[in-house]
Amino acid sequence: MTNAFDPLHADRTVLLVSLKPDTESVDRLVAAGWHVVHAKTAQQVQRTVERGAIHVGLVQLPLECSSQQLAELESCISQSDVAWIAEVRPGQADNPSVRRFILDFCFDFVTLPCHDERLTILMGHADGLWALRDTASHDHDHDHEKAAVAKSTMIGQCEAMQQLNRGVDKCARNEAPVFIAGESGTGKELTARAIHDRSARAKDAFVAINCAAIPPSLLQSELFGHERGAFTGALQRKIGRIEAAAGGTLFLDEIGDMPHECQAVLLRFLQEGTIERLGGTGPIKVDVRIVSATHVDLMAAIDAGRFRMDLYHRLCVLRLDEPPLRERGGDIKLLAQHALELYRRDGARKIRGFSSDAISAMFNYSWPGNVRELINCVRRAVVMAEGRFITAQDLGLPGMETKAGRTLAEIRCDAERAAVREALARHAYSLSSAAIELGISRATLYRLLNSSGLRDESPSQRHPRGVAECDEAGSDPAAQHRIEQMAP
Ligand SMILES: Nc1ncnc2c1ncn2[C@@H]1O[C@H](COP(=O)(O)OP(=O)(O)OP(=O)(O)O)[C@@H](O)[C@H]1O
Repeated sequence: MTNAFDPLHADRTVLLVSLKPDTESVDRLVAAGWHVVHAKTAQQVQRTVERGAIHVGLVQLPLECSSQQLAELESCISQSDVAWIAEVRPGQADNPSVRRFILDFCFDFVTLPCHDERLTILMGHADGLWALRDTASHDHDHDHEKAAVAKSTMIGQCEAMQQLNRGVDKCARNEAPVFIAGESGTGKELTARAIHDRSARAKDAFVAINCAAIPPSLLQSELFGHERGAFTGALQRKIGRIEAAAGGTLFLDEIGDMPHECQAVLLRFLQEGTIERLGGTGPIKVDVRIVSATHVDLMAAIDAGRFRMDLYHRLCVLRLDEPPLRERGGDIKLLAQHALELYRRDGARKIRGFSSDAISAMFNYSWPGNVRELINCVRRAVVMAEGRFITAQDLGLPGMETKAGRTLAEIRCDAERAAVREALARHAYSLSSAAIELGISRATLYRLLNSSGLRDESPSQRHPRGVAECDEAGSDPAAQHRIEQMAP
């Protein structure tokens, strides 16, 4: 046993997070060859993890585990890339907050008393898996390939997405033009690609053009191409997008924004199956399948005279509707996990998932920008997150502060912290008087100060009078020999 952390021990070091270490478990780990390092605060955990490659941790939940203590333990362990094993008392896992803590932040858990080898086997298992994960994360080439495939995968299991998927299969077996309606960012282009990929045309080109992104004066030549000298600046022949998609699929995105004169030429192509390049001398037959989409209400555009009814009927032989993200239920979580897989590597830390407050914040948000907004939001959170789990705060969704997303434990913890802070200020930082006013013992107030971080937070002149180092592990000198104590 040493009193200083030794990185050479890192392979068999377990980081013990506990307010009062349970010496039996420590003895068992030491006997099995583990080096045990003890930490009580988030800062101590952070420092220890940064000083050596610690892979596994044991977090011991106190007998009467208050929500405040749970929140403190949560902030300790959520900041590190360590596989945590929770040690709980019988019946403790029946408490929903404890269950959530284990599910969100821990690799596994053991229930005391743990007389057999379960704990050490679990430690070895967690350590082994950590090493596997680490090796896997170096496998860049394969991952890049997988990421490219993943980007074109349509994720979704809700009823509306299953229906859409069946619709894609039907459209893929047919040659008729398909019109895809849906709000911006719902995945219309992805659906158009899926139709192409599942069709007999898959081996030929899929060409997409955004009709709203090209100036009206250029759209016609972009679609149909032009001959050399067709207009000033046409220095050479240009093949249009329709010809470029020959044998394959042409995806006309934002068709609702197509200028009127272009609509007429497109209609002719749909009727006759031929195009004429600008400045060209005759029609050219082109075999291309048309899929179009728009986020605008085409019926309203037709009523307003902005879109031709006859063109609409030509384009909309088959129709698919993309459901907005807010109506996809559990798919929100699936898509968030998919986005995390895509951008996991962008973060400084290895993110393991989403905390439960992040999940409920995502379910409570209306996602006006749909899947695109969700993907960007997760991507940003991966970069900004400081812990191993993306929290609601990392997501930064509008309106989150006032809506659900904070657990009851967090709300209680904040209320307790505020009450303690105010009582101390009223009593000139006299612990005894503040404890009397709050109706708690001095010892409980000590504990609250430690667990709420108020002791670390106060500038020196505000330090409560009489606050001493509350090193509960110190009450067992034998334990001090077996466990390395982190300096506060
Ligand atoms: N079901 C899905 N599974 C996985 N990714 C999806 C899904 N739907 C959309 N995406 C992703 O969301 C982003 C936006 O999708 P896409 O461009 O297809 O939407 P859109 O409806 O065509 O948008 P716009 O109306 O702005 O043109 C893309 O990155 C796409 O890969």
